[in-house]
Amino acid sequence: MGTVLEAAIKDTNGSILTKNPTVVFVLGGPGSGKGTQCANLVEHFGFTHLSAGDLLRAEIKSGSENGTMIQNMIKEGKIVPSEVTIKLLQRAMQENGNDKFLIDGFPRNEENRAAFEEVTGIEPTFVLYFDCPEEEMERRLLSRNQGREDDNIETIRKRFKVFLDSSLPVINYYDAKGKVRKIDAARPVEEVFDSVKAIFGPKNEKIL
Ligand SMILES: Nc1ncnc2c1ncn2[C@@H]1O[C@H](COP(=O)(O)OP(=O)(O)OP(=O)(O)O)[C@@H](O)[C@H]1O
Ligand SMILES: O=c1ccn([C@@H]2O[C@H](COP(=O)(O)O)[C@@H](O)[C@H]2O)c(=O)[nH]1
Ligand SMILES: [Mg+2]
Repeated sequence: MGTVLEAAIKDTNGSILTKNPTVVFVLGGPGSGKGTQCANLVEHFGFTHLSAGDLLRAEIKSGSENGTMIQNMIKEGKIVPSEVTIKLLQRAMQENGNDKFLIDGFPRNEENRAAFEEVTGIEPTFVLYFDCPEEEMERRLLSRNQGREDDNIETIRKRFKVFLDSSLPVINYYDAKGKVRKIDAARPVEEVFDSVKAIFGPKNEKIL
């Protein structure tokens, strides 16, 4: 029989910091509103928001040895190797101390998903999926104005393709396990958040 992995956040020596943390994966296409809605959830429900993309961008700025590789992958809309992203997520969880995390924009492919589960033993409580048409996501990304190197039409088209080819299968995997909570993300921010609140609200206190 295989070993059953304990779901836990561990320090670098392998000692357990937090057993069975609550983890919600927040997925959806580029520009579907993941970061916007996570900021609302942090305020209302006390989660810690970890955006994998933000962690990777911070790693570039830090001058890390992986910085140039990450920057090139992001410019091309490609998915950074799992071990790099997982290390950043683990470090952020270790340093934070909370036991409730929104992991935004990860896992992005099947290999990300399997590697995270294997390394941490953590399975998401559920997956919040922001469903939005490409035309609306494209409009939002082109007017985001945050100086992101990947918010140009050429890279945006590549990101859409990677989402369809590699990330949607992850959502389908969790859907088959009954874990996906799908939200119509094409509506105004407040309306989207009303639907999000209905998922995270009092009725769901037990699972959160
Ligand atoms: N419901 C909405 N209606 C209109 N604009 C929105 C909505 N939600 C977010 N936006 C805007 O769209 C842009 C993208 O939103 P956000 O950064 O939250 O998306 P994201 O899913 O995190 O994108 P990425 O995957 O590129 O990080 C932002 O400028 C944000 O203000
Ligand atoms: O798990 C991840 C998350 C992100 N990336 C790379 O970063 C960019 C931007 O991600 P956002 O979620 O839109 O901030 C993405 O296109 C990938 O290149 C990644 O490789 N792995
Ligand atoms: Mg984002």
